[in-house]
Amino acid sequence: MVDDLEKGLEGVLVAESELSSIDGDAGRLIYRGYPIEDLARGASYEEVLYLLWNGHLPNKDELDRFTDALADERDVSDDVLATMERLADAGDRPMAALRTAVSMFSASEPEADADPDDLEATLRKGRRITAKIPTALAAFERYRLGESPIEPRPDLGLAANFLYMLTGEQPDDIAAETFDQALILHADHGLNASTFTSMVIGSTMADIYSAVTGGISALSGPLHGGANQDVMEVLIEIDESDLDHREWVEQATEQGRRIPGFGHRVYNVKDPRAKILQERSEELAANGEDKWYDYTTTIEQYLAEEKGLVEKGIAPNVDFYSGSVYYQLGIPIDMYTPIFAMSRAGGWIAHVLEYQEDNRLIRPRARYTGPEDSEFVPLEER
Ligand SMILES: CC(=O)SCCNC(=O)CCNC(=O)[C@H](O)C(C)(C)COP(=O)(O)OP(=O)(O)OC[C@H]1O[C@@H](n2cnc3c(N)ncnc32)[C@H](O)[C@@H]1OP(=O)(O)O
Ligand SMILES: O=C([O-])CC(=O)C(=O)O
Repeated sequence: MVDDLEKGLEGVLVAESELSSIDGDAGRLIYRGYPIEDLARGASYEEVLYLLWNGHLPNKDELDRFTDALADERDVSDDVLATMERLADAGDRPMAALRTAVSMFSASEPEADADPDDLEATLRKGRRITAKIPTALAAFERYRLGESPIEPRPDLGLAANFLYMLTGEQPDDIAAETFDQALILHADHGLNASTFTSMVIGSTMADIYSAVTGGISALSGPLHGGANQDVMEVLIEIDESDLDHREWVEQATEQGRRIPGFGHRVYNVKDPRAKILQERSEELAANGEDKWYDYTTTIEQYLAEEKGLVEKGIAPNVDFYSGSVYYQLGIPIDMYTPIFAMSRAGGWIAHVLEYQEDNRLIRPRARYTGPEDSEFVPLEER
């Protein structure tokens, strides 16, 4: 038994994985050996899902069959739609609605009785979850706008179809490609908090619906996926402030505010995904409003130069530039974290399956620091 206490499990090895690897000093991320830059520029989200779930990049035939199989599973039940409507009417948040939707998907699972050890069945269930998440999320947004949900279009890829179901309009190529790229960038990232949560659930041989629901719950927090929404809220706060954006960031840091989208447990340098998203944000700014790009680059420059955060290893993470990209694509701010979940579900499912191939219940210990010899006193005598 090891008695060293590693708070937050920092640096603790708990599993082997072939899925993704991060070099936090070099700012390098690979999925199954492929640099994230190559996948983001050359592949589609469906290809990346196939890679994560099947171990190799698909050829054309494999990709066509996989894409069709995913598109065939996009419909969600009337019960899920009715629940999305009720939650939208009640003013619930889309991340909470998504958590509920994924939990409900299991009610219409055709292989619900499959043996927990049947990992092929688990993969098919995972494919159904991944296909249905965009439909449930888009339906929630439509209900919130007082509109009817839009049926998925099987001829569109997962990214373009989501934007179509959100707005009712087929996205242009720039929007579809940018969004697809964002999904690729968020698909997997080692044993981050939400992936580890899914793995802990999967290690009990609970079903994949439970594992993905748990992943969504862990991702929702502001220290994890919730930061992308917080970044955009900060940018809007800057925009509405009487202060110039440089003055705003000076004042915020003087007040000791932590800027969301900065810092990472693994990276000591700028996240490679932030670099790609920054390029997208700059391109969108060149064809639209440039103030969001200006605000983000000013914050980054100020924190690096004046506060010396870069020397301390605190640099922009994936959440820092994604917010302004989604904003420029016209996506509502509280959908950013659910979109992260839409993509990361692929990684959660891949990790659960990989772990279950050689499963061992995950069960760490806490160092007990409470009293040893408390004397029990009956209720009526206390
Ligand atoms: C998809 C993702 O999950 S990426 C992360 C998304 N989350 C955010 O962007 C929220 C803002 N960032 C943070 O809160 C943190 O950087 C985390 C939670 C991501 C990582 O935290 P940890 O590895 O636990 O580091 P911890 O919170 O202990 O911070 C270490 C040091 O860096 C500082 N620091 C960390 N993040 C920031 C930040 N955003 N701004 C200013 N200082 C920071 C801390 O104050 C601390 O300094 P100290 O040692 O002088 O006290
Ligand atoms: O890896 C982490 O700790 C956070 C995460 O999920 C990511 O950066 O994508």
